Amino acid sequence: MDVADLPGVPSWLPEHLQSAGIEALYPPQAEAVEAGVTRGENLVASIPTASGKTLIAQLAMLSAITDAAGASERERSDPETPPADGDGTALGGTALYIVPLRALASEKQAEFEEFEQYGLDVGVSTGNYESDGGWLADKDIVVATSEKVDSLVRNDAPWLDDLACVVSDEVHLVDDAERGPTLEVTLAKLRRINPDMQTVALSATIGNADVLAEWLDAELVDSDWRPISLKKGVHFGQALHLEDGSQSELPVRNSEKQTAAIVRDTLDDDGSTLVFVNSRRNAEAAAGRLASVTREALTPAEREQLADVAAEIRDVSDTETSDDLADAVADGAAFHHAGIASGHRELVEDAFRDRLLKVVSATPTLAAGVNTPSRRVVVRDWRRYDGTAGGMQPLSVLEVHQMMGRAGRPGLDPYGEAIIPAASHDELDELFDRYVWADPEPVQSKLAAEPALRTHLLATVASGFARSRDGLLEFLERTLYATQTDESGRLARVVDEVLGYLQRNDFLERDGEELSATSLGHTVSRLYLDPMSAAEIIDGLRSGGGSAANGDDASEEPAGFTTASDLADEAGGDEAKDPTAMGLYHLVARTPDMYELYLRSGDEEEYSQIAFEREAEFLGRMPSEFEDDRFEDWLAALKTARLLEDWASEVDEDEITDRYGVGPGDIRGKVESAQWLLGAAESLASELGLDAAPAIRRARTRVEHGVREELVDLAGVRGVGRKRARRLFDAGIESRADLRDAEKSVVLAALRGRAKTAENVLENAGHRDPSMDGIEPSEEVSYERSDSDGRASDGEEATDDQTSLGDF
Ligand SMILES: Nc1ncnc2c1ncn2[C@@H]1O[C@H](COP(=O)(O)OP(=O)(O)OP(=O)(O)O)[C@@H](O)[C@H]1O
Repeated sequence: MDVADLPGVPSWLPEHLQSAGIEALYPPQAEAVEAGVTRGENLVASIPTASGKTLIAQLAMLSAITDAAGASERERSDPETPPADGDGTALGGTALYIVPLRALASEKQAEFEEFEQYGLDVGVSTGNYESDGGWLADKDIVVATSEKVDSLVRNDAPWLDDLACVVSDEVHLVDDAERGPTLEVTLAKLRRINPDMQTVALSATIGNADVLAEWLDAELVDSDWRPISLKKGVHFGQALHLEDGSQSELPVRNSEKQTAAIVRDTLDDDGSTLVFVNSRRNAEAAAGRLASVTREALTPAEREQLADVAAEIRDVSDTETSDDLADAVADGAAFHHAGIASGHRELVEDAFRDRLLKVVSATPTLAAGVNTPSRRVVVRDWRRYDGTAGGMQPLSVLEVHQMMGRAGRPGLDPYGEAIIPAASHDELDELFDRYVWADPEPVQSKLAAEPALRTHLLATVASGFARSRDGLLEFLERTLYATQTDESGRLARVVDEVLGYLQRNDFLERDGEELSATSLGHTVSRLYLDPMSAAEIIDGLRSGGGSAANGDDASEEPAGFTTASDLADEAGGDEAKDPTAMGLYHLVARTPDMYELYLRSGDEEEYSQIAFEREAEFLGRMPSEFEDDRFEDWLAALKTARLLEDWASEVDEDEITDRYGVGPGDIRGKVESAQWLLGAAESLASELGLDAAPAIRRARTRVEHGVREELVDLAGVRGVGRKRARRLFDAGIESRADLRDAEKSVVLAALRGRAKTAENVLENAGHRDPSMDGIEPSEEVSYERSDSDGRASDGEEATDDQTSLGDF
C-alpha cells in the first residue's frame, strides 16, 4: 500500500512520510490498515523486532486525535464521532503511548516530536509518582511508562477520561512477574474509563498473540515478515552453521575467543557486531577485550572522530566506568547496560548507528526496543544467573529472538546474521533445538501472585473501580488473567487473603458487603507504595528506636555519619528521639519498593558488625542472627542504607561505585528510590500525626543533593551540585544568600576590572566592598570563568543533570 493512499490519516502525513523515505507500507503495516487501525479499530500487532511497529502506532494515534480526510470515514463507521471541520488539527482527545522503560520514553518522545510542526503537542511523563500530571492535559500525545500511567489513574488525572487512543508497546511484557501485572491492570482500567477508546498493542512475535487479541477485543496482525532477512545460526569450531543448512568457514585463531573471531570476521566485511552478554560486568569486560580487535580496523579519520566521542564520554562523569568506556570507545568498541549514565548511553547508540563503533557488548536492555541495528548479532550468553531458580538458567526463546532480531540494517546490509557460539558439538545441536528452530513461548499473565494483587487491589478500591469483593472479582474479569484461565477459584482465594492483609493494616475497611479505602489506604495508594512497604515504614516509625547514640560513639564514626543527637542539635531542640538519617535510610531500604543490593562474600561479617555497633539507630525490630533469611535481607538493606549515607555525606561517586560494586546508574537509581520513599514516609508520618516528619525531610533533602546537612541550602541552587557546594562552603559562602552576594560582588569587581581569575572570584566573595551593595550589574558585563571557579571540570555537574534516574 502506497502511503499516499492511507485512509483516515491527517492530510499532511503522506508527504511527511515520503520526505522521511517511507513511500509504501511494509506488509504488516498494510495489514494493520486493512484491519482498521486508522478507523479506530483495536489492534494487536505481533511482528518481529524492527519491522515498523512504531508507524502502526503513529497511524492509530494520528487518525484518532486529528480530523482530516479520514474523519468522514470514522464518521461513517462511528456515528457519534463529531464531523470533520478542519485539516489535520487536533480533534480533542489524547493519545497515550505506554512504554516499558524510561529510556524508551525519551526515544519515542523524540520520534513523535516530529509532529509538532503540524500543531500537535507531545509530552513525556516519567518520575514523580504522586502528581496527577495536570500539565499533560493540553498534550495531544503523551508518552509514559506503565507505572506512571498507573499512578496517574490513582491520582485521578482528569485528562485520562478523554483518551482517544492508547498504545501499549512491548505488550508481551505482561508476562513479566514484577511489572506485567501493572501493565495488565492499567490497560484494563483505562479501557473501563474510556469504553470507546481505541487500544493498540504492539508485541514481539509470540506464540499466543491471539489470546492478547481476545483479551483486548482486537483485530490481530500476526506476522513473521521482516524488512531484511535474518539468518540464525550457531558457531562451533571453525565454522558457522546457519538455519538454512549452509556452513561457512569462520576460523578462530589460537588463543582467540569465538566472539572475537566473529567480530573480526564481520569487520573484514566492513560490518558491525552487537554482542549480548548476561551481566554488566561481562559487558564491560567484553568491550575491553574486543577493543583490541576493533582497534586494528580503524582508519585514521575514524580514530580521530572516536577520540572526540571518548572525550565527550569522559565529560559526562568522572567515574572509573566512564574512563573504561572512553578507553574502549577510542578503540572502536563500547559497552551498554542499564548501569551507565544516560548521557553515555546516547553517545554509544549514536556512534554505533553512525558506524564509528564497530562492536557494542550489551546486556539485554539494549534489545528492548532501542533502535541500534547491526550486521551481526552474537548472543554470547544464553544463560543468566537466577537466584530463585538456583544457578544459571537458559534465557527464554522470546528474549533470545528479540536480541537476534537486531541483526541486519535495512538499506545497508544484504541480510542480518544472528549467531550463538557453542562450546561443543552437543551444544551445537542443543542450541539449534532450543533457540534457532524453536518458537517463542506463549505469554502468561502473572496477576494472580500475592505481591501484585496487594498493590492493585488497594488501588482498585481506593480509586473507586470496585466497592465490594464481588465488584473486585468482576473488575478482574477484564484482565488477561481472566481471559487465560477458567480457574477463577484460585484468583478468588488470593483476593481474599490480600483483602485480609489490607484490612489488618488499616488500609481497607469493610462495612457489610461494602469495601472502602481508609484515609491511610488512600494515601498509600496515591503515594504509589506497595502496601507492604507502607506497613513496614509505619511500623518502623511507630516503634521508633534511634535512642540517641552517645557522644563518644559519634566521635568514632567515620566523617559524615549523623547521629540522633546531631539531628537533634540541628533541629535546635530537645528531640533526642528523632530518628537518625541512617535509621531512616535503613527503614526505606528494607521495603519491597527498594531493590536489593546483593551481599558479597565478606559483606555479611562487615555489615553484621555495623548492625550491632549502630543498633540504637535502627527503627523497628532487628531480626536475630538465627532468623537466617530475614537477617540476611536486613543486612542487604543495611548495605543500601550505608550507600545512601555515604552519598549524603559527600563521598565521591567513584569511591561509592568501588565500595559497593555498583555502577553510577545504580547510585542514581537508589538515590531516586530513597528520595521517593522518604517523601512517602514523610507523608505517612504527617497523616498519622507522628513527630518524625521534619527529621525525614532533612534526611530526604540530604539524599536528594548528596550532601551533609550544612550544604543542603547551597546544593539546592540550580547548577551548583555537591562538589561545588562544598568548595563554596569551605570558602565561606555558606548559603544561597551568601552566594547571591558573592555573585553580585564578582560582577561588580569585573566591572572594575578586578576579577580576572577564578581566585579573584572567591576572594571577592570574601572581601566584599559594602559600598557596592545595591548597585545592579549591567547586562553587557561578562567576565571570564575558569574551571576552578567552581564549574564542574570533573563532569560532576553533567552527571547530576543527565543521568537517567533508574529505568522505569
Ligand atoms: N514502510 C516503511 N518503509 C521504510 N522504512 C520503514 C517503514 N516503516 C518503518 N520503517 C523504518 O524501519 C525502522 C524500524 O522501524 P521501527 O523502529 O518502527 O521498528 P519496530 O518494529 O518499532 O522495532 P522495535 O522492535 O524496536 O520496537 C525505522 O528506521 C523506520 O523508520
